[in-house]
Amino acid sequence: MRTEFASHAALLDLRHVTVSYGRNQSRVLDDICLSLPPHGVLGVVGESGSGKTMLCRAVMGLLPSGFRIAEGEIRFRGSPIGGLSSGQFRLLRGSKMAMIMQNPMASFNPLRTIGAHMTETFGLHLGLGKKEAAELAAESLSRVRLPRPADLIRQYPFQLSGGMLQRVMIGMALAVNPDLIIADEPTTALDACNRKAVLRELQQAQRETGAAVLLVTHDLDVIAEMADTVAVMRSGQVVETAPCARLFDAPEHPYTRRLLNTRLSFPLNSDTLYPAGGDRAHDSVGNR
Ligand SMILES: Nc1ncnc2c1ncn2[C@@H]1O[C@H](COP(=O)(O)OP(=O)(O)OP(=O)(O)O)[C@@H](O)[C@H]1O
Repeated sequence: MRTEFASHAALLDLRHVTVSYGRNQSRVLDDICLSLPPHGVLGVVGESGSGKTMLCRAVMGLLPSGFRIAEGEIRFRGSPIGGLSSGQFRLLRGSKMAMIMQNPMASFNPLRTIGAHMTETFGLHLGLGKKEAAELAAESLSRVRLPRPADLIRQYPFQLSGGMLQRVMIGMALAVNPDLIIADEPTTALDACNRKAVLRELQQAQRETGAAVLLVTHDLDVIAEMADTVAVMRSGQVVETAPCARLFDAPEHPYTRRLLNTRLSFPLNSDTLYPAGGDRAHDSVGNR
């Protein structure tokens, strides 16, 4: 049995979403039903390759070529978004949805300064002129407690640490006041110190803006700290969805129990979940 949340008044609502690719139409997401209310934090966990990133990409309209939503519907703020053009998706992503991705360095053009990235985003999505956009850029960097914003704006991405770049991204996300922040492994590439700082900024951002957050992470401690609701994914399916405290206290699905037992803060994979050839057949998807 799969637990589904009531979808009325959801900000983001996935209804039986299946994503397939290739000639064989292999399913990377299979009949996903998830719902995220306004201001909520939905944590998504699961072993490597279980489909967490594909889920984020499907929501953002960024599925790689060859992949498509074969069945089901994704609704955002009450409207289906599956049929939006790439231009409409681009506008949505910069204004109502903001993204914080796993590898911050890859999200920035190495040839452009931090300030150029920020002013362009604010010009495009907030309609600000150059001067106002530059002021907002400095303000946004201060808001995420980055030191010396006036200097940072003139620097290039490679001059900042991964943690600082993640905080720049959170600052940019905050500035456009999105309804939804999609954070795909926002702390995975960072050292422990930066991880804490980024997590703190993300929490702060969520509280200040009231944005809902779709948070993908391997780090169960991060989930425990931030998520209201947790969805556990395995092999492209959601095997269990539950309020965070209940999931940690009384996991129902055997796979969730196994996942919680590992309580690891690095990528989960078959070796860590099934040590010494443990039998995965016992917790097949759908069984509890
Ligand atoms: N570009 C691609 N081409 C073909 N298959 C892909 C591609 N990207 C991902 N996949 C497959 O889609 C499935 C879901 O991958 P996805 O990246 O969503 O997993 P994940 O749970 O985010 O993993 P991780 O935790 O390692 O990031 C996997 O089987 C993966 O091999």
